[in-house]
Amino acid sequence: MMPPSDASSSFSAPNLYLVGFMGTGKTTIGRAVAQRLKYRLLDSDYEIEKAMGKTIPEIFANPDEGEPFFRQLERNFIDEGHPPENCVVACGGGLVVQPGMLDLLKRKGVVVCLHASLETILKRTSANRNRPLLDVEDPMDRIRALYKEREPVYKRAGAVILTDHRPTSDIISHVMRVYRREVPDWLKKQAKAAGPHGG
Ligand SMILES: Nc1ncnc2c1ncn2[C@@H]1O[C@H](COP(=O)(O)OP(=O)(O)O)[C@@H](O)[C@H]1O
Ligand SMILES: O=C(O)C1=C[C@@H](OP(=O)(O)O)[C@@H](O)[C@H](O)C1
Ligand SMILES: [Mg+2]
Repeated sequence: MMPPSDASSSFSAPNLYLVGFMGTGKTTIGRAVAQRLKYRLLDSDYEIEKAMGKTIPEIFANPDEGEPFFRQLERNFIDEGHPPENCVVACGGGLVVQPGMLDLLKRKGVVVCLHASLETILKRTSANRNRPLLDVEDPMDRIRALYKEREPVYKRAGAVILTDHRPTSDIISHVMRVYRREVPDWLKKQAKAAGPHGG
């Protein structure tokens, strides 16, 4: 008799995708969570900059590239630029907003969304000018507009973790708890999607 199919036996460390608006702490928290889980950290922005040999502001500023090209690079990174397990993926804030991307990330792993108030976002993002979308005369106005546009997607992301006025150690533990809680359900869904004979 065939043993029962159990996708979880071959796939036990699904990726964790951190999504959320700019400045919510995805890169910072992702790095610490990856260390704790002994997973690899992949920051989509860093991976894209490394592959392209230029910075995100340079890509956005290039008239032959710009934001649409950057979004394509993000899509390529998710489609074929990273391993399928044992990774914490800190996503750039706009990555998950692309059509179909949230559902794709949910199929690829556990998705956790970090949240912060607009005031906190402004404070955390004003330390440098490496986010071209906020490198404008009135960044708060831009944050407000972008947030309004993106909020429905972030809200659909699944677990949302608040990061305002919270030490990073607290947020890290919270993300770890949510990830560990969600892995069994994610594995069950995977096994079901793979069908009775596995994937
Ligand atoms: N919980 C937090 N409390 C205070 N500062 C934070 C917190 N999380 C992140 N930061 C700071 O905010 C800035 C943006 O964080 P970052 O991890 O780059 O966010 P994201 O990747 O979501 O844009 C960094 O300077 C980081 O040190
Ligand atoms: O929200 C966005 O559209 C962007 C977020 C940035 O990443 P962080 O969210 O890590 O700042 C980076 O990908 C780029 O500047 C565009
Ligand atoms: Mg980041």
